[in-house]
Amino acid sequence: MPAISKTINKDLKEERDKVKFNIEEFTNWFYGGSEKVLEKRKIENYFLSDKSLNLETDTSYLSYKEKYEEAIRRSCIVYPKMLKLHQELGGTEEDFRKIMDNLRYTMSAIQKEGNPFMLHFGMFTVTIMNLANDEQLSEWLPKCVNCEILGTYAQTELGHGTFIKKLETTATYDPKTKEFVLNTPTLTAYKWWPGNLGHTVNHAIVMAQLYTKGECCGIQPFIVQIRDLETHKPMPGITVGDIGNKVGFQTVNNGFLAFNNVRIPYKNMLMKSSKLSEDGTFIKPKNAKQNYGTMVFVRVYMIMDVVVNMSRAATIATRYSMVRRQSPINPNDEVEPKIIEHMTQQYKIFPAIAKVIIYKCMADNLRNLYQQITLEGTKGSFERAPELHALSCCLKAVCTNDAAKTTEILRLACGGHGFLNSSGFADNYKNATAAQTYEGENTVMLLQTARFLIKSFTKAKNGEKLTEGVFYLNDFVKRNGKREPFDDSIRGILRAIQAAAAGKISSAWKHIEEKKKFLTVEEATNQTGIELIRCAELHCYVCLLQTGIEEIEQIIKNVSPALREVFKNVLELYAIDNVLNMIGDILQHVDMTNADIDKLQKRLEAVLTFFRSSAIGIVDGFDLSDAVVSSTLGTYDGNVYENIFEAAMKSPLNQEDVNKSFHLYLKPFLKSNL
Ligand SMILES: CC/C=C\C/C=C\C/C=C\C/C=C\C/C=C\C/C=C\CCC(=O)SCCNC(=O)CCNC(=O)[C@H](O)C(C)(C)COP(=O)(O)OP(=O)(O)OC[C@H]1O[C@@H](n2cnc3c(N)ncnc32)[C@H](O)[C@@H]1OP(=O)(O)O
Ligand SMILES: Cc1cc2nc3c(=O)[nH]c(=O)nc-3n(C[C@H](O)[C@H](O)[C@H](O)COP(=O)(O)OP(=O)(O)OC[C@H]3O[C@@H](n4cnc5c(N)ncnc54)[C@H](O)[C@@H]3O)c2cc1C
Repeated sequence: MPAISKTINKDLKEERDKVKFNIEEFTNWFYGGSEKVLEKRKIENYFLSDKSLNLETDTSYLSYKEKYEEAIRRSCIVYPKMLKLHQELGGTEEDFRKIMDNLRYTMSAIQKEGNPFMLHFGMFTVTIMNLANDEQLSEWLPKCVNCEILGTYAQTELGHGTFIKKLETTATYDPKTKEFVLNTPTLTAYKWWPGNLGHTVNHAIVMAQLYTKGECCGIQPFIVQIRDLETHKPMPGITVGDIGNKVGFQTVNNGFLAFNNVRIPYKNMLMKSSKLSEDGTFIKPKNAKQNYGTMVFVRVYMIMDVVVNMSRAATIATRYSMVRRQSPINPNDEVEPKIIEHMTQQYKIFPAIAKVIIYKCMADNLRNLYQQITLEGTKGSFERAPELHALSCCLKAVCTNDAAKTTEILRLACGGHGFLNSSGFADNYKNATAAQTYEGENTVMLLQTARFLIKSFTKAKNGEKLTEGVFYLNDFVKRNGKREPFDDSIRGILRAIQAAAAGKISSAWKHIEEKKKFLTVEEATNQTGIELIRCAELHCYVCLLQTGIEEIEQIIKNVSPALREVFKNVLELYAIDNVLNMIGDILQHVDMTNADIDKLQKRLEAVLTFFRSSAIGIVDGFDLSDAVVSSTLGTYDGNVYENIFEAAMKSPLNQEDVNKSFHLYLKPFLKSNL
């Protein structure tokens, strides 16, 4: 075995010495101030320093069952610590959020293949907070917050996930006993997919069709106990289990659930939104979409998860590319260059770094918007709910699609070693790709946004008032569809993308109108689906760039000159990479010449060169500990080859010289060929 030295790799040190800005200043911005950075480090250390977590164990070699058991063991260390910390911090909702925000990073070190308790706070508790009336809140919230019970969110069924109006589970009100009777009438009505459901939780929010007085009143949320609190056996009438191996998320324990005349008390239907009187009279809510609130919440928070996911992948690829040397650029060069010297390598990695920063700006903004609009809802005003729904849908889709695509690009940037499980890309990719489907399949999400855009365009044409995020449609209508001249300033690039988005929305609108002459509006919309998806994506790019510009204009007023340059270049790279990637859409609606495109290409090359000396500072500034990065290729010290070697030594096959399969199969086979 070679001697393994663990000093900082000299190539990486050299890169760090070239960084011109203060990395800690960047970190302070990234986490919202120096106090928050200290708090983050303290919280992370509080969890990760716990030796009983055994984070050194490479869980990827465990069996499916062992992985689950280890994940539960770890969660049963993390959650009591979390509850203790929550009390120590002050026990408020804000303190809870603080811990959750930091755990988002920390958990990627502890539960690489998914958290078997994630649905408890992420959806079960959130649904109770959003949809329980005061009495129900005081009964259930303390039990949730103290983890006296564990719950999940059981909505999707074997036959339906997207079109929730057609879910088949029934909850029939029996006014004589003041109970609901839950049933699973068909195989396709089995709840299928809910996380943590298989063998972990003992309660679930069950979304079921409410029947009362012989009528169906649509999907409503019910709290159902599914396992005995003492024995953990399924409650009478309940069938529950694990749905089996998946592409990823192996330790999330996604499950199935069926009901056979399961009776639950009247008080277990969550009644903040829809209500049922004890005699069985249904009272419709002011806003029928309130019951979908938990999904909106999760979609909003998922953008933060994308930031965590992409910052990990970008950190790994950047550090590796500054340590790995290969392929001289001039054939006679004696020393091989760091692979980051190859321009195409910079193009794989640096736009990903810029995106982390822009998505972070967007995630923070979206969360603020969610809080404002939720507050308005509690006061009975739902005017801005469609705007939030439309924005969260397209961002969920575009950002999770991009996280999956970017992780794959960054894995490829690490060549053969990127394909090692120990590189960390596989877990990143599997988590990113799961997010493309859960919480609303991405095509479906884009079509929801497109629906809002088409309605907004009709309003713009009729001179009606628009919501702020789509004001750019007014400009397009005022221009009467005339092509926008191209201006290559950053705001000019934004106007070009707005023109492309508005132009695409206008075409889709026109095509729906044409098709409506022969088809129903729904059929016409379906036939225009491909264009509609692009409308939603382009609109999302508008929102991201606009937010990036507005945020960075503010940031640069408050940071040192060196960091100001970094942010300006982040915006330059993000904007130029974006516009070059959608040149086809731009050319349809903007007067852009070949010379303009050549100029943009040159600016792309120039800004990549700027990034060459800043990239390591930025990824170090993401402040991800080695445990969170969890990669042989991405450790802070850059000792890539030593890490790869050590990880290989952990392979179970390397624990013995000769494996028994030699005696059982190989030897007889070889002998038979003599
Ligand atoms: C104490 C705790 C405090 C803090 C906790 C802190 C941190 C927690 C951290 C983070 C959470 C992060 C992670 C959570 C953990 C786990 C997540 C893991 C797994 C995910 C689980 C799931 O997947 S759950 C299941 C999700 N399912 C879906 O998403 C289904 C997708 N389908 C739909 O959403 C809808 O059916 C639909 C939108 C596709 C269609 O719905 P419907 O048929 O009813 O609508 P129509 O098409 O007829 O449209 C009618 C109009 O309503 C509008 N609409 C639709 N939805 C909404 C909405 N949500 N809000 C507002 N408006 C909506 C629609 O646009 C139509 O409008 P029109 O005006 O055009 O008619
Ligand atoms: C890892 C993971 C975790 C999950 N966790 C949970 C959970 O905790 N709780 C829970 O209740 N559910 C959960 N789910 C289920 C998840 O929310 C659904 O699978 C998801 O919403 C997609 O629905 P579907 O499976 O019905 O897909 P489908 O709708 O069947 O999608 C199949 C295809 O049909 C297309 N399609 C469907 N409808 C339309 C349309 N209107 N227009 C155009 N194309 C359409 C889609 O684009 C897709 O290409 C989870 C799923 C996964 C993968």
